[in-house]
Amino acid sequence: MDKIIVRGGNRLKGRVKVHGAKNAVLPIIAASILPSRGEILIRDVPMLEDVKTITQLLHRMGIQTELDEKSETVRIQGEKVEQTEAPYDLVRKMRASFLVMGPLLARKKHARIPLPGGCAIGSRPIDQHLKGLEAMGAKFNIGQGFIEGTVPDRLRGARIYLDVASVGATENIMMAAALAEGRTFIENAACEPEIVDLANFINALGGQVRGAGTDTIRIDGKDFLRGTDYTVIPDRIEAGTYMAAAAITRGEVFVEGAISDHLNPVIAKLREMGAEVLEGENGIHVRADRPLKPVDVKTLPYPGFPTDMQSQMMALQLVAEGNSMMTETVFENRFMHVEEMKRMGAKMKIDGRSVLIEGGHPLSGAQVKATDLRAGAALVLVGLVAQGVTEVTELHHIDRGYVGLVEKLRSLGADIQRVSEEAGKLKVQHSFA
Ligand SMILES: CC(=O)N[C@H]1[C@@H](OP(=O)(O)OP(=O)(O)OC[C@H]2O[C@@H](n3ccc(=O)[nH]c3=O)[C@H](O)[C@@H]2O)O[C@H](CO)[C@@H](O)[C@@H]1O
Ligand SMILES: C=C(OP(=O)(O)O)C(=O)O
Repeated sequence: MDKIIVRGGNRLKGRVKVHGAKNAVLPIIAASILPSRGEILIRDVPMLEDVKTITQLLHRMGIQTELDEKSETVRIQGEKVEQTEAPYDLVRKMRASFLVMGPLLARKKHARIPLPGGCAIGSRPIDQHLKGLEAMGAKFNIGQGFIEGTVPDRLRGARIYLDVASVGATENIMMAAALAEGRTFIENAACEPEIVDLANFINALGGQVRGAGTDTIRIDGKDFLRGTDYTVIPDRIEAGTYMAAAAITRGEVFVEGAISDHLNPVIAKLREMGAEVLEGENGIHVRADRPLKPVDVKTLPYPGFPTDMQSQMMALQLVAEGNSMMTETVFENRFMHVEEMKRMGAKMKIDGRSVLIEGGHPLSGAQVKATDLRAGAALVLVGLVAQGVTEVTELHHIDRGYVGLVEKLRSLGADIQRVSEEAGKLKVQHSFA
């Protein structure tokens, strides 16, 4: 069993570079099913477990894929798609697998995908994905744990209003519409930067998507799409996590590659807490040399405060001098880390969708487990300031979303290592140069 061992107390100082965005690259790889001509080269691909899983998924469909860890690229050649059924062993690892539904229906008129189950942060329904694809002419059948979609003729453009501005539903519909006949409008669409990145990618394939980043997206379907060379945007959540690491340790860190336009709510909250945040062209500089002030935070769809930064922000609220409130409005069950944080001395009380956080109490190292990917990162953040040693387990969650978390934090001066326990012996790992 792997674990991260962190000894609290070091101020972080230096420069850290963010990788490409997980939540942008996953739909981009799914959209790579769409083109029937030419090769796709995707650059700045973070070599995460999720990326490996979705690439394998395409590979199992008979699509040529080549993932090169060294150059951080993925090459995809989808002239032939031989298989339209997604295997359970891959889909169960990652909810984003459902993003292949739209592209498969558009390209092959058929897809059979295991139903994505509930997960650590909530039930995560797919009704809005299905509603949009049905409006375009797809038919769905559910049975034996699978959802099977068929398109009798060809998908056709439609006007689709989403009841919730779902990121995944917007992406699935946008991808399907790119090869549909005619024009599609997605209203109440999600506006996240990853949606804009996917739209830019589809346009680079020869598609026609307009309005991404606003709540109405217009897609004119094409008869075919072709390959391209595309670079993924930097990961705003990874960037935000290192900004939080700087602030919590009262350190000074330049987060290279972070785009401040994507991080406005996080920057605003860090400033309210008293941290100094300088927005540069090539990144964001964070310095905190005074005790942090308490703040209230509510997660919302973009451009609101991101739910994927909720637990990391709670780590900061724990060290602030006074009471703060965190309200989660996006997912109904994203407070699993609260119990783990309490094991480190945190004083927190869940009240429905909010948590009252009494900041400023002493925190002490403990054995804790990552309950989801961001929760894992948040526990590491608390470990950076807790007295003594913290051990974080269930690292498969963290590996879904952070490339070289331990190595990057260590390069900033953290006393942290990752070890694997084999036959009772601890072995230090060096996974990232
Ligand atoms: C791979 C990826 O990009 N994951 C991100 C994506 O997840 P994901 O795309 O799964 O999140 P959604 O935006 O779809 O979910 C937002 C809310 O909409 C609800 N909903 C969603 C779909 C649906 O058909 N019906 C429905 O009711 C969900 O239960 C949730 O309450 O956006 C989330 C919200 O920013 C992020 O936390 C995830 O990191
Ligand atoms: C919840 C997240 O991802 P996913 O949607 O892939 O579970 C996340 O990135 O924090």
